[in-house]
Amino acid sequence: MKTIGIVDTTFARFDMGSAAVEEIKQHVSARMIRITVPGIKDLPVASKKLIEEQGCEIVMALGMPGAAEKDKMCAHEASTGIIQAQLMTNTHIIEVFVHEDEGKDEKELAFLMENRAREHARNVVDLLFKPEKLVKQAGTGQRQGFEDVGSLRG
Ligand SMILES: Cc1nc2c(=O)[nH]c(=O)nc-2n(C[C@H](O)[C@H](O)[C@H](O)CO)c1C
Repeated sequence: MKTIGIVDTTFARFDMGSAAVEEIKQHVSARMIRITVPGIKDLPVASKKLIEEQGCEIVMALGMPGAAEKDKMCAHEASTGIIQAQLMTNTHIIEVFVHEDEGKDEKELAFLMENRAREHARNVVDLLFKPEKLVKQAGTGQRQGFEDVGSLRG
């Protein structure tokens, strides 16, 4: 059985980890290992440990950068760490960030956090179990959370 790692944060204002776990369960039977860390800068090492110590074949790293300038800096640092962890382990870590200022109000933010977590969970399922499905979607302007923007070829 394949193993998927899920790491999320207490800083986020929506339980993105649960949404991802629920979505994956609807599509495949996989072992899931879930960890929650305080914030996004803690995601890289938690993801790396899930891969190296718990045998996860792919990891979802979910978090919410805040709206302040220092949070955006934090998000950039966290992203860089996640990329580094992917290269060190040769394993996908799908970063699922929703910036707090992406939603025009709290309702839209919650909608976005749930939908992006769920849509990326489906990407994770496809990457691990049916990568050919993603090849079929190449260049189709997929977006996670809000509406897809579509292909330039119509
Ligand atoms: C400034 C800051 N901003 C965020 C943020 O926007 N989102 C988030 O999830 N976490 C933030 N943190 C916390 C750090 O990511 C980390 O949890 C602490 O520095 C402890 O390692 C910090 C310190």
